[in-house]
Amino acid sequence: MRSDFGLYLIITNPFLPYKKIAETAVKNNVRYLQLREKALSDREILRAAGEIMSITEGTETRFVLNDRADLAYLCGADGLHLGQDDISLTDAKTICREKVSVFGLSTHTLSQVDEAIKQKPDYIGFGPVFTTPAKAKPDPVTGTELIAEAVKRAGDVPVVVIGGIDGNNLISVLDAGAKNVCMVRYFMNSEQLEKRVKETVKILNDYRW
Ligand SMILES: Cc1ncc(COP(=O)(O)OP(=O)(O)O)c(N)n1
Ligand SMILES: Cc1nc(C(=O)O)sc1CCOP(=O)(O)O
Ligand SMILES: [Mg+2]
Repeated sequence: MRSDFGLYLIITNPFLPYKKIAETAVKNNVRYLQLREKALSDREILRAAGEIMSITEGTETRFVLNDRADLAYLCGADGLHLGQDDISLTDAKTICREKVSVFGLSTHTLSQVDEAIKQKPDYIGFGPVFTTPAKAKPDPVTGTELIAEAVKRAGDVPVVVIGGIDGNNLISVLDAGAKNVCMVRYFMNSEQLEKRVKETVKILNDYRW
């Protein structure tokens, strides 16, 4: 059976400190908290990972590192997220499977969903659903129309939709069949992180699937 998790938080260039974000994630039972910092040095990433994991360790919130299997191994992250241009899932597992137990893959088309599922990830990302400036070279938008088919093709693997989602269009992606969502700027650019997380968790919990 598929184990959907609702909200997935990604930290990129946040307004609030890492520890505060991690505390908010733990307090609100957010299953996945990803560190995705493109402009930090490796040392800075490891330092940030340590700060976050000092809060998430022993809780239900899984700490996921983006892109870097080597750093995920070094810091003992719970998970690693890989995109189409990152190293393969097989290579990543060779590097870090002794310590890292959750592996996520990004997809941007239905054929990528099919290919990703063959690799047996723990979840997949699907997007960008809407236009977003938060990725250097975003793929073409999927729109909401492909969400239901992506979820169907993924079978038991949870699909987290991403890209241009915010408080105004959240319901449209849920109406389109999304069960798990990611909103980077909506949370990270705001002083009101906790309020927004609580509101979003409530919307996801109350939604009639
Ligand atoms: C949950 C989740 N979904 C998608 C992505 C994007 O990964 P990727 O395509 O490798 O792009 P970058 O995030 O590395 O810019 C993600 N990080 N997390
Ligand atoms: C990190 C990322 N991955 C995407 C994908 O399509 O896989 S879109 C994206 C950026 C999402 O940021 P925001 O919620 O602020 O639009
Ligand atoms: Mg990546």
